[in-house]
Amino acid sequence: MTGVLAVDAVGVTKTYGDLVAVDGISLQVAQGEVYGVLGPNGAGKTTFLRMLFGLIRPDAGTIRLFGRTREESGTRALDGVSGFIESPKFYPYLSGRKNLAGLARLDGGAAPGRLEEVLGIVDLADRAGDKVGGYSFGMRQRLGVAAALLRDPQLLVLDEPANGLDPAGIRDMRALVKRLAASGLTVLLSSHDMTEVEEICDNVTIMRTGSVVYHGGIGELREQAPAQGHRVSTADDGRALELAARRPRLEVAAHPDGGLVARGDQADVDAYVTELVTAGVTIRGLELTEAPLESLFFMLTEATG
Ligand SMILES: Nc1ncnc2c1ncn2[C@@H]1O[C@H](COP(=O)(O)OP(=O)(O)OP(=O)(O)O)[C@@H](O)[C@H]1O
Repeated sequence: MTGVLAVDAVGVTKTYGDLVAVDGISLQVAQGEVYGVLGPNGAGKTTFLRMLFGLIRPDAGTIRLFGRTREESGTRALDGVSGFIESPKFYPYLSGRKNLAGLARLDGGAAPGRLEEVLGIVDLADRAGDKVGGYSFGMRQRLGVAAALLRDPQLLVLDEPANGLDPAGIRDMRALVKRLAASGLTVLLSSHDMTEVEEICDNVTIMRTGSVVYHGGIGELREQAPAQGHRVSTADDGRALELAARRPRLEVAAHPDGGLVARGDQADVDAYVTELVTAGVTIRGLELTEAPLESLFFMLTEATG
């Protein structure tokens, strides 16, 4: 099966009445990669993943998973594919282990020892006997990954796995995805967090209102990102803008929430700030704006028109 794409989606479209939730999306995920589908709320990520799992039918386009389509292969199209859409659900009054055992039974049984193995992979071996009702949200998400791993999939599909987690939960979930990827599993995940996708994905499709606004490697995306911005609050923005106009290598613009944003090399920003002080323009605040890739994400997904 090597060489066959894990996911090959071509021209996939889904409409709800007048709303085009997913508009002709094509994306290819090679085996062994971690692929991100990134977009703000409502971009169409979950709808796309639902179509991938055959939970809803596309109005147009084809989806092949390891070369198989739903139309040709029926439920066999999902062989080797596992994951969760939105948050996984468990019986709160049963332990993590019993929940997994129940799921394994429904699925025709898991390989001997697999249940304990997946609990170990997701770092829940110590808490597997505790009731799920007492789990943190992050633990429940990891149990969801364990449930998906029971089938020993080749492709793991995760819908915003770190959504709603606290910082420790986010860290643990990202570490888990990285471990799984390092073990050779192909992972397709959706996210609305550029930092997360940058940290764990090889390639990304960025969506905005159903359409693709970027498609490619994280490295190429980084190259397109603007320079790091510095938010400069001054007592005289008009004068500060005048002084900025004489610095062609620096891009300075008004920030929508007040003050200015200066973008350019660190040395140019430093020189500009020094000049403001020398010229008697009081600086009331200086802070980094969002990271360059995050700025690019907002530029791509909030553009009007
Ligand atoms: N069953 C449905 N009926 C009508 N509209 C729907 C349905 N499912 C999704 N939509 C709409 O399709 C669009 C895409 O929704 P979707 O849930 O796929 O976005 P998303 O990128 O996953 O966002 P979120 O992060 O908020 O889940 C939204 O405008 C949503 O309201």
